[in-house]
Amino acid sequence: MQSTDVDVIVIGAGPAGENVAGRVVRGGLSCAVVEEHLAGGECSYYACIPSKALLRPMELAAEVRRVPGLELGPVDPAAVLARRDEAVSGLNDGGQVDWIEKLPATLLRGRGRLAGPRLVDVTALDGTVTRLRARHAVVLATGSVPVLPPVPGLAEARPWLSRDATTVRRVPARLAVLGGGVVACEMGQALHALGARETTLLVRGSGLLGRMEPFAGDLLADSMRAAGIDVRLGAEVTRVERDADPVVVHLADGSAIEADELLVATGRRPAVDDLGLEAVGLADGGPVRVDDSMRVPGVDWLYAVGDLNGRNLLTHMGKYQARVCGDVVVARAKGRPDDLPALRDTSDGRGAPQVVFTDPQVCAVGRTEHAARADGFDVRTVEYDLGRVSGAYLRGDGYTGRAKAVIDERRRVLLGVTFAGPAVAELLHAATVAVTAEVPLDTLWHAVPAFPTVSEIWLRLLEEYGL
Ligand SMILES: Cc1cc2nc3c(=O)[nH]c(=O)nc-3n(C[C@H](O)[C@H](O)[C@H](O)COP(=O)(O)OP(=O)(O)OC[C@H]3O[C@@H](n4cnc5c(N)ncnc54)[C@H](O)[C@@H]3O)c2cc1C
Ligand SMILES: NC(=O)c1ccc[n+]([C@@H]2O[C@H](COP(=O)([O-])OP(=O)(O)OC[C@H]3O[C@@H](n4cnc5c(N)ncnc54)[C@H](O)[C@@H]3O)[C@@H](O)[C@H]2O)c1
Repeated sequence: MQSTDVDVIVIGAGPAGENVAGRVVRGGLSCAVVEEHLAGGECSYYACIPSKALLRPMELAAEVRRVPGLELGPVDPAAVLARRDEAVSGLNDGGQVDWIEKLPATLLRGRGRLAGPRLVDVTALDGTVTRLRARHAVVLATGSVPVLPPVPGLAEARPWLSRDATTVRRVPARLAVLGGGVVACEMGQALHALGARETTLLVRGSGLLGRMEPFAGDLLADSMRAAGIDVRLGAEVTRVERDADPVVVHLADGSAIEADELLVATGRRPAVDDLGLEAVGLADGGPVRVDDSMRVPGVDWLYAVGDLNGRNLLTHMGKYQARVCGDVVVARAKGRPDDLPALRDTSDGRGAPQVVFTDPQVCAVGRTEHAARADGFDVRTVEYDLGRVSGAYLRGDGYTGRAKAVIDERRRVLLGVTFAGPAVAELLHAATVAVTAEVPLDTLWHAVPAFPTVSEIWLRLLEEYGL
């Protein structure tokens, strides 16, 4: 068997893996990246990019409807799908391959598998196996795959998973969606706006976006219902049938829903199948747990970044972990201090920033009230109606939204902030800075928001607090 030595091997060229390669090469190490499908990963071709391309027309149409004097024509699904195709480069990864090769790093097409300490076997499409040996580190960045719940008949009913929704060519007229999380809400709304006239969301829990502040899910459910989406909370699917078309979804209350397609969006699990974890003494199954330097405890040459480690299933957090990991690997390889503040992941545990690109948008950073209380903080919260902020009112008639800040009363700093409303995504980074830097509220008071912007919400929240 051919064998090649290299400083660092990265398995998986998604956003996390690519960024590890970028950092280790910048630090003077050689790197081989192993990718079995498309360089750029789930995010570039099947997840973040196409979903946001599909959602943008819906967002813009909602904005236009709120401003008198503008004419809104009918949505042209073919043009929207064409722009989506352009955004994913027609599923061609040439640009990302160029980027990797220019680092320079070596890209190996094939499936990577741990074969022993510092050893990775790469099986190419034609079955040829190449053995790689890492002088310093192996970094696992294989991402995650969707979960299919064990509902009788579901697997046989050929349900759609997130990739089917983001690569859609023909929008089904009747769409059922199982789940009430981020994928269900984003893709349910996007497909409804593109022509899925009968869209039904089947949500097991008592609200949408269960990990966020409940008011955000409530506002989103109101908006979906106003747009004609049937949002069913507390819905338990007992059985799914599909002999030919349509698919029939049976619920515990005895009712049934007919749909042309059923999208299942019930979470994701780490992509650990056949990764060879057992070859290095690790249990095969759950997320690959890491310490804050992204190293797998007990295996000093092995690291895991991105969705695979289960910390936060978000592109920007995977890339952040990749920067930490790459720099740690370089520091350790060169015998430099590896415990500087920039070389530790301190952001994942605090509540990662996240934007849900629905109408209204929902975004949050840090702890929810529930999480802050569970963590034992002396919590006080303040809330404010975003529609009462002049900058929001000027964006359009009937602007509806809300903001909530969670405060550590003992230290008078922000623990978390949530916004729900049209175009709130760009408010999030200010919140992220305030939460991350633990800016005292008395200092934040002097960060004066410009008039008339939606950012005046900061002033209103602080006034509500009593400043
Ligand atoms: C519909 C949808 C929308 C999303 N939207 C957003 C969003 O707006 N913002 C956001 O922050 N996050 C979003 N996410 C989450 C985001 O896509 C992931 O967090 C991100 O892609 C994780 O990056 P990663 O590099 O860890 O893994 P991935 O992007 O999954 O990349 C892993 C790569 O590893 C390769 N691979 C796997 N196993 C092997 C192997 N054994 N050998 C070789 N190669 C292998 C895969 O082919 C893949 O290219 C979304 C997810 C979904 C499903
Ligand atoms: N804009 C973004 O940042 C964005 C967009 C899409 C996806 N993502 C990431 O992708 C990940 C996966 O998204 P997702 O929506 O699949 O997962 P999720 O964890 O956000 O939501 C899963 C949903 O499925 C429900 N569910 C779970 N098991 C079920 C079952 N057996 N029966 C019925 N319902 C069940 C849950 O109650 C929840 O409502 C998320 O963690 C998210 O971080 C991010």
